[in-house]
Amino acid sequence: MKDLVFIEGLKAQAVIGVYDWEKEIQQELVFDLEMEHDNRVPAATDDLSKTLDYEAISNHILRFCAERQFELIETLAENLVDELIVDFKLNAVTLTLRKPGAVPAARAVGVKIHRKSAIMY
Ligand SMILES: Nc1nc2c(c(=O)[nH]1)N=C([C@H](O)[C@@H](O)CO)CN2
Repeated sequence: MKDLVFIEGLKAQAVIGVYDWEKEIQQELVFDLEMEHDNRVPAATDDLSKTLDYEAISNHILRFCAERQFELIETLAENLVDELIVDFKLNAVTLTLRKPGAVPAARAVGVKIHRKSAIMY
């Protein structure tokens, strides 16, 4: 099994949705990310610069949601993952994105994507 760095339950506010009323409000999105990384290298050096900094990545996601606007959560997920792969040199990432308020009768709705970088870092 490959090592991971993960982020679970990251809550962000975003203007997101297909309907006109959704373009006027902020809604909550919840992000879970699993990012492949060989954790032996940072463990051997005790060096933050050798790992995937989950704090920096979380802040990047919060900023992305504050600055960008989409209709579908699929579009947000794809654009965000494209950016994270380049900016943080991710080899592979699985993103689960939930929109908790969207279907009150459901425990959760959302999308899950797994993407690999064209370049292996
Ligand atoms: N697969 C998706 N289905 C739906 C989405 C979406 O982004 N992806 N969005 C909506 C509406 O914006 C909804 O969330 C409003 O409550 C409906 N279905």
